[in-house]
Amino acid sequence: MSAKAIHINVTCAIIEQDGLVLAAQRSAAMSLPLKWEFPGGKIDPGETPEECLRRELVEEMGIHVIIGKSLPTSMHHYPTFAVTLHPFVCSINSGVIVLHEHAAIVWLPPEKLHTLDWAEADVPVIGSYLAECKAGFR
Ligand SMILES: Nc1nc2c([nH]c(=O)n2[C@H]2C[C@H](O)[C@@H](COP(=O)(O)OP(=O)(O)OP(=O)(O)O)O2)c(=O)[nH]1
Repeated sequence: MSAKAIHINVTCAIIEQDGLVLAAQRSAAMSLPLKWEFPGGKIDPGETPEECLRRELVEEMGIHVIIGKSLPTSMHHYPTFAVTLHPFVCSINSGVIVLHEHAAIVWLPPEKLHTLDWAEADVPVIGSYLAECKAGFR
């Protein structure tokens, strides 16, 4: 199988709090170094996207989340792999954020999310989220 054939399914959380949204910066040691993303990770075999998201947020940040609405998936081909993102709007149920993997986090109003240097697969996710905000569902 060539590297280009690798296709991963990844969950990600659009975490809302007090009208702001959490963005996380990948570390210099991770793939897509220093790009901004929504926290989450690869779905393990036998895991539902929601189970994956709960596990990843505990592992990466030490928080337990309430998972809300799912947004449309986003597929993107990077040079060496393809990813399908499964986004969910979430809120924090318990825990205090401690970064175990990311370089930084920032809380931004939805309309400022585009100011960061996002992983490319996230750009349509931000678009879907903003459309939903504008439609007044959030
Ligand atoms: N978590 C996350 N990953 C994203 C987003 N956008 C995007 O292109 N990706 C890419 C980056 C990574 O190549 C991949 C997720 O892999 P990862 O390495 O973060 O996942 P993981 O925590 O399960 O990894 P690992 O335990 O196997 O190291 O998806 C996003 O919004 N969130």
